[in-house]
Amino acid sequence: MVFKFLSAPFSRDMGVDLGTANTLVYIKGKGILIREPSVVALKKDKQEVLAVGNEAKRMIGRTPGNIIAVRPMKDGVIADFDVTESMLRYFITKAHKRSRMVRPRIIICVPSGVTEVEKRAVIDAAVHAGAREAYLIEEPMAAAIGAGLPVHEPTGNMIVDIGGGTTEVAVISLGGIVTSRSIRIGGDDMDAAIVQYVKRKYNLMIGERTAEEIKIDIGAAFSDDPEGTKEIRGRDLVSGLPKTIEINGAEIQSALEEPVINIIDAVKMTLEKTPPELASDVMDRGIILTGGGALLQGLDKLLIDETQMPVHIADNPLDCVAKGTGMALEEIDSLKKILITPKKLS
Ligand SMILES: Nc1ncnc2c1ncn2[C@@H]1O[C@H](COP(=O)(O)OP(=O)(O)OP(=O)(O)O)[C@@H](O)[C@H]1O
Repeated sequence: MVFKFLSAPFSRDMGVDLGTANTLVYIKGKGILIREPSVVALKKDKQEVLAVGNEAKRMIGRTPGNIIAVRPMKDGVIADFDVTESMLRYFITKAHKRSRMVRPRIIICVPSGVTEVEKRAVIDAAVHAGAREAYLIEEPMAAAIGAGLPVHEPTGNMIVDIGGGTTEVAVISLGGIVTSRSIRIGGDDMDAAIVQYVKRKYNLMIGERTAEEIKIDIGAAFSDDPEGTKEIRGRDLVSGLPKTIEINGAEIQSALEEPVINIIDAVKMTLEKTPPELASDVMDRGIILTGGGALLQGLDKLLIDETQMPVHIADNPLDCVAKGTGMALEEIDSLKKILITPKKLS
């Protein structure tokens, strides 16, 4: 008689950049297979998930009364546990071609400033969503690995990862974070600053998607001659009716001043705390920018001016964290020192 052993279908280990704005999934041996907004559309009463990712993002600000579009991550951490779990389950299933029987090992990145409770919440969400084992990696470390920095060498590497909800600044040497600063300010705060500016100056209410488009199209952190104008549509707060106005680059530059200054200050404070030998390495090698916020026009030039250090934007800055998480995944056994395991959490 021949016995057949039933086993779960082949599960590939996954690295997940569970971001405030976007979630990227790296599958071992294949690379980044999923890049979707961290958005979930739900039925308001039944809490039934209707759509996740790209499809759900299209619904933001456009849902009828009984549907809500939620961003379950805020400031780099879980704001809504159940919705994050549903979102992770969707991405795990999607990455495994919709097979629900998979139980992969997962590495997820978290901002370096999060609490033990917040770290535990991410591990729990991954396990509830179907992970066999879940590990965490600190976001600046993943960003540095993904940007190709020699993190294991005895030399100072400075990374500034500007995401949607957080900005992580870290100096890394010999496989560890020597000094770091994590602030809960990122691209979302830039969008919010634009919403506020347009409301104050023009009495016009615009949505966060419109604000993000303005930032990407004509926003700048620094420019001697900000150019570009953009027509935007919103709701006139006086008449209550839709209205179109034209806005220019100089206005958006001034609207973005506060979040941009906060980011620059975080970099300066980290440099001040950096041991001199490592600071001198950073001076030689430059500060490396990753994350979507690195693409804000003129931010690199402003940082050069303010720190007097060379500054470089990494290749594909939006992918660095996911790529670094994936590279850690390929060497999961040798990198256990860098990874945060459930046992390491108190
Ligand atoms: N060209 C651009 N100019 C300015 N900002 C941009 C540009 N492209 C993307 N962004 C911004 O980058 C942010 C998303 O970056 P990223 O995907 O690295 O963040 P995240 O990983 O989701 O967030 P976090 O790391 O905070 O959890 C968004 O705020 C987006 O508006």
